[in-house]
Amino acid sequence: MARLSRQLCNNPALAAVIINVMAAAIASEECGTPLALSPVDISRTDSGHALLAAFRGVGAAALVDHGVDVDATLAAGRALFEKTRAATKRRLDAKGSQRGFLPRGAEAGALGLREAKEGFAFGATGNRWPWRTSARVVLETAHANLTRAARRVVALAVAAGATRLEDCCAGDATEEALSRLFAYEAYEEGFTGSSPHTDWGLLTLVVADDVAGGSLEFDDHGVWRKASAPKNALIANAGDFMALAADTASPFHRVVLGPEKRLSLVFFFYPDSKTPIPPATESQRRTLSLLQCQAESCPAARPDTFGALIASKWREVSRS
Ligand SMILES: O=C(O)CCC(=O)C(=O)O
Ligand SMILES: [Fe+2]
Repeated sequence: MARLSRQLCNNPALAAVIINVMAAAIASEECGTPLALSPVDISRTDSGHALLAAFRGVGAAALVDHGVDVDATLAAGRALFEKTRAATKRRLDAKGSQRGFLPRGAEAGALGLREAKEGFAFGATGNRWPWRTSARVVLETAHANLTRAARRVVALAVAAGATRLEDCCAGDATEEALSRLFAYEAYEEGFTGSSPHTDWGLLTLVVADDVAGGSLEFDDHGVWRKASAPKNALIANAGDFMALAADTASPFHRVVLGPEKRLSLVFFFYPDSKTPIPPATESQRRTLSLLQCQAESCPAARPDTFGALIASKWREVSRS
């Protein structure tokens, strides 16, 4: 260090270059400090206010005591991708539906970005499991427990004052809830993990092997910061519908590719499909992915119920 200081003293031009490079790096989006999400224990009946505060602040929280077996779920997810043969994955291709395998490159949230991951989508019914997989029971149990956790979060938010969510989910919300497993590849030039976006639904719960600080990043006023949560927590994002119905944020986020492969199970909880899209402010119209066109062009008239709108959103992000 002393030797370096002496060299820099003798070479002020070099010192100036180093200072400028460091200032640029600090100002650049790569240098944000991690964003520690507030831990919220959803087994407590008084946690609604903390949840709503987190959703109205950064738009996300770290759920603890949530009833999901994180390690077993991730191990089953890994086994599903590793033990299923390529031919079986092709046979069970989701082909634009939300049941089955999503091949690498099948979708991208932003035009011009390529996402290096494969996926598998499933829900409460209509699933297309590769026969003979023992991962199935573990994953179906995870989906049921995630549905329970999401309903608990909504009930806590309603009790804390988000009363417009009261009637969101008494119809087909449980059947519409969607789990998507993602196997992200390690970093490769020219690819990303998940394009920057906001989530369309009411609530997203992320189970991942790196929630303590990894590849999921939130946009904090123009700076990308790695989300961090206690190990085994679920990362809960308020989605666009929650932003519209309960005045929360809906965080702009992305997944970058890291030095290691990554596995996540991303659970989407939606309102009942017949729920009308609530009115949006000008700023929500500009920022929420649900209200943006994510394809080269979209019809001017957009569906006005949630189920019909996201059916058209899936077509917008399909790239195959
Ligand atoms: O894999 C993840 O951690 C999150 C992916 C994501 O943001 C999404 O699928 O909406
Ligand atoms: Fe997302």
